Amino acid sequence: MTQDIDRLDAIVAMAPVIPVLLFDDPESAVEIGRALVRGGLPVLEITLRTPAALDCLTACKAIEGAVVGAGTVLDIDQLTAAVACGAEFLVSPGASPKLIHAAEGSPVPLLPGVATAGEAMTLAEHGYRRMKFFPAEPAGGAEYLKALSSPLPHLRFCPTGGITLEKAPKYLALPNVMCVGGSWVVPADAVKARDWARIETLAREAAALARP
Ligand SMILES: O=C[C@H](O)COP(=O)(O)O
Ligand SMILES: CC(=O)C(=O)O
Repeated sequence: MTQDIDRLDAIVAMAPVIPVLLFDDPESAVEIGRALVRGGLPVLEITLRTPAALDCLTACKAIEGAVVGAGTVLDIDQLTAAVACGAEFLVSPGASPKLIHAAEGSPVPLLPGVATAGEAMTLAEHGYRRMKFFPAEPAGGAEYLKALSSPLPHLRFCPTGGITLEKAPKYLALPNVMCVGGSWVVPADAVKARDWARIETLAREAAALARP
């Protein structure tokens, strides 16, 4: 189907930050997911970058209050597998013609990545109105994204890539930003130490950011 904008808007309205997650095992994935939900970040983007990612996605579906999606969806096989595991949304770092074609048959919405006005216009021709701006900081940051809002006012973005608690407000203040994504709320050292309380604290700080 064409992008289900109402469904995506309902998901991103749940929190100002979508944690971008790399999970190695389902048990710690559930602990981290629970800490994020407790801290006020219920929308979880589990990237398909690890061998255990789909098992982790399946396990996290059991977390009360969580809305679990798949990130780094690069092709039709990953899209199909993520949907079969119960992903409620899909995210990609960019958009290839084959992925866009595959998403037309998907029962859950895709948030595709763009880094330029031309890429955004191509996706808009396919009915997309919600996109990831990736990689946000290296691609030009908030100033760049702000510049896109004049010629492309009908498009809204979730910038991701290099964003921190300190950098998030300048994105969230833009008219064409609906939320931000980032991995800063789940630092590798906290995961290694199984410090779920720290992850909950980081989530709470992120959840308190002013809504766009
Ligand atoms: O690949 C990067 C993810 O999209 C998140 O980026 P980040 O680790 O800079 O927050
Ligand atoms: C970076 C990103 O958007 C993804 O991995 O899906």
